[in-house]
Amino acid sequence: MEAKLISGKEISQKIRTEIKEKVQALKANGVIPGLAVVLVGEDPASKVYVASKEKACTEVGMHSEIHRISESTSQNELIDLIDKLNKDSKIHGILVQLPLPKHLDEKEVILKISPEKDVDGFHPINTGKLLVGEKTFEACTPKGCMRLIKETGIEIAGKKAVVVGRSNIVGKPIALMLLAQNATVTICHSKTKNLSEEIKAADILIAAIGKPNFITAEMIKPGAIVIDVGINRLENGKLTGDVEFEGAKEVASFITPVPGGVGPMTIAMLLENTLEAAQSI
Ligand SMILES: Nc1nc2c(c(=O)[nH]1)N[C@@H](CN(C=O)c1ccc(C(=O)N[C@@H](CCC(=O)O)C(=O)O)cc1)CN2
Repeated sequence: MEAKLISGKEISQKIRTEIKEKVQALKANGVIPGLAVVLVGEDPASKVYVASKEKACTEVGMHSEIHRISESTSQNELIDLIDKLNKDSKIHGILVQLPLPKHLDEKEVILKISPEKDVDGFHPINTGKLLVGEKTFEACTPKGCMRLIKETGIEIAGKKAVVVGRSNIVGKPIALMLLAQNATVTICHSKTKNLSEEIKAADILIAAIGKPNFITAEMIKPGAIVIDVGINRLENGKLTGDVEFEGAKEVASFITPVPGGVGPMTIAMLLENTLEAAQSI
């Protein structure tokens, strides 16, 4: 039987409508949630994502500021801007669009964002809280993946979850989130032996490798939930995930598409985190 599609596009739209109502309620109490996005340089994909974030904020009635700064900005200039935003009472959430140009130290920049305004959930204080199971800002992409899994109605506890990819932004945090829901979690990476066997054991498969169509139908356990985090642009301009969708949908029970799966959830979760930041003042 063909897998059911988990549409991030539809689910994120529902979430955005709910957020819009909550923003209105907050505004009635005199608080306008505000997000500042810092974009350094001219990376074309980053420009598109930042524009989507601005549009999403405006649509739900949030205050949004985009700080577009030159590719040649120094580390100190960038940190000065973050200091200013940390002190700005109109701003409840700050994010620095990644990746940064090579000459900038990403880790130091993230450390300078006030943890209370770190709506990306990348600050070590917030990732540390996630590790020990304290409430915190959770990184938007893995948080969005968890919401998509929840939409299937399938119980996570006791399932074998396999995360392919160990990035700080997706692989590691989603492994912790799945563990917090009592899944048995395996993280696979470039040095994993018998990768195909590990993947085949997954009841819940998270593909976050960054390699187009890397995971094919025969690698997937029949009935698995497949969450494809990959967003790969092919030479023909088309977007594709890390999972070979057409084959995988014949084997999985639920599957996310690319585009229209995890991507739109990243933006919805950013709005949710910004709303929470504003609600907590
Ligand atoms: N500071 C951050 N930087 C980056 C993050 C992040 O969460 N915080 N994540 C990614 C990029 N990203 C958001 O910033 C992002 C990626 C993709 C999408 C999305 O909606 N994708 C669409 C397709 C869009 C297209 O046509 O290119 C989809 O999948 O349907 C939203 C946000 C790296 N940087």
